[in-house]
Amino acid sequence: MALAKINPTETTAWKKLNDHYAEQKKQSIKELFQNDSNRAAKFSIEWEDFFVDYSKNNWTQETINLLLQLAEEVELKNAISSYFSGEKINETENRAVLHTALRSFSNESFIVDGTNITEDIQHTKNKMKVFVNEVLSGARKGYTNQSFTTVVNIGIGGSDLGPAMIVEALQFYKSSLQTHFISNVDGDHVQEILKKINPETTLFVVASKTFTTQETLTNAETVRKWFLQHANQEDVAKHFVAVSTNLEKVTEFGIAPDNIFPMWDWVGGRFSLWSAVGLSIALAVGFDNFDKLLLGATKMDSHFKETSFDKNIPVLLALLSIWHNNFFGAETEALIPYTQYLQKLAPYLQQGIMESNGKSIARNGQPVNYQTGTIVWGEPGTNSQHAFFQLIHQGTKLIPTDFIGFIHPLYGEQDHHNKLMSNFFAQTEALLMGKTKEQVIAEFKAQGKTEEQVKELIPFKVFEGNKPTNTLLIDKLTPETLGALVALYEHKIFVQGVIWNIYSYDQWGVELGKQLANSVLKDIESEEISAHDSSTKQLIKRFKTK
Ligand SMILES: O=P(O)(O)OC[C@H]1O[C@](O)(CO)[C@@H](O)[C@@H]1O
Repeated sequence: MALAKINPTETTAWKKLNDHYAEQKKQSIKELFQNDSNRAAKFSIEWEDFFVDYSKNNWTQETINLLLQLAEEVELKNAISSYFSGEKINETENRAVLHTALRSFSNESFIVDGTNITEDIQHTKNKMKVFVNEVLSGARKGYTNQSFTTVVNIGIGGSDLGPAMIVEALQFYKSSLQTHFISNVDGDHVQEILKKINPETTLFVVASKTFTTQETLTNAETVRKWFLQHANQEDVAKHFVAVSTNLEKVTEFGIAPDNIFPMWDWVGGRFSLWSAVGLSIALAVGFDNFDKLLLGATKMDSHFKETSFDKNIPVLLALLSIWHNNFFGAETEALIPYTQYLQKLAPYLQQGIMESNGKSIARNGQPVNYQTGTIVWGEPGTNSQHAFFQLIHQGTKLIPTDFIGFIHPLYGEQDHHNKLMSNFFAQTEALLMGKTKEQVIAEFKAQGKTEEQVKELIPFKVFEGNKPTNTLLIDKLTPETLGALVALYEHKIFVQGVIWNIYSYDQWGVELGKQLANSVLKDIESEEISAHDSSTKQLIKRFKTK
């Protein structure tokens, strides 16, 4: 069944939510806590190793009920069945969206266009496993008969961000291989990476779903040329492998058919780390850990599919985000992991969230008359506290923030971890409670400030509080919990796309820039400059002549 085409603002729930918002905004989150001593327990969910507390937000059970009614009116349940059963919910590209099948450990078969993709998935996973084990055991060797020490992933967007984020996050579980990522078509960066590696012991994974992406092909070509300064043409087969749907183009590039790991049209680039695009992950942390990552994700899939919406973590977080975005008018959301390991989570989710839901055309082809896709950003705490938290605490913008933290550190550095996590808890409390005028005065008095000084400084020292946060407190950063965390956000994206009545799985907006870059490249490399606006023409001219 195709996704329903329902304008959310025309539902009964939306109208009720508008009225409810007018009342709800008069209350502060602090007051909600004062009025209900049981609020924290009521508005939190324990699931596996996750504890999700969404109580520090300006919503009540009535809000949740209305949002659940909205989910019902836009037929979210049917949409979830369509998503998991492989219907072509990416309608503008006529494709299924089945990254969830890649991590399924059940015996269920998935059929796409008459093909049983379960067998393809299993076959590719086995191929990855054999390959990874051969590399890690040293059975597979480079052209000078040495074992591999290094992997370089060459890809961009979904063929880079997922693997780069997971490899960084799971460093603790690292195999013997060093991993590097080349994504930008910035030759200086390519050279910086090449300086660090040894051609005799480096394996190159060229990951590109389409194998037509300018950046990846240029980078792969440059790397191959560099490699051939040290080795012979026939050695390429030992050192270059590819992950792609485009077998023809990969073969044209010169990669041996045996070294191609397939992927499929029904996997979106930004959801592809679970496919063979995860080869760099499996090499970096071992195949078993890669499998555990998939296991964590599939557990979250089951939770999402099977749990009633009022206890469903991705559904509730998506509804809350709609509440903030469409009623409170919040423009952005921050993601603050309290672990340095997750420093690439925000850039990774920026693609997932903003490429998916950055759309302004509804599923009926008409422009939407409401806000869609949130802007997400973030950096690990506590660093971010010393960078942009001032604006979250006392700025003019409302920034709902997800705090992600872990109960146990990985190296047992308990003193550090207590300090790290005390900041984690303290920030959400400070954002909620703020600091009143009375508290400021009492503090000043204790410091022996004069009446005059106190009067002048009060406005600057008062914190309004009332800033919404979610807390995701997870037992420990493991491949499994990380898989579940990523899947949680993937499903949040899905739910929001369904409610906003947009297509979340295409990305036509990226195409125009790619086309224009090709035409500008021609102008740069030829005598003439073709028609452009006068500003662009002036800039290209300066670039060519200076
Ligand atoms: O894997 P490919 O085909 O090289 O594409 C890379 C990326 O380019 C995009 O199409 C646009 O940024 C992404 O969706 C995709 O992940």
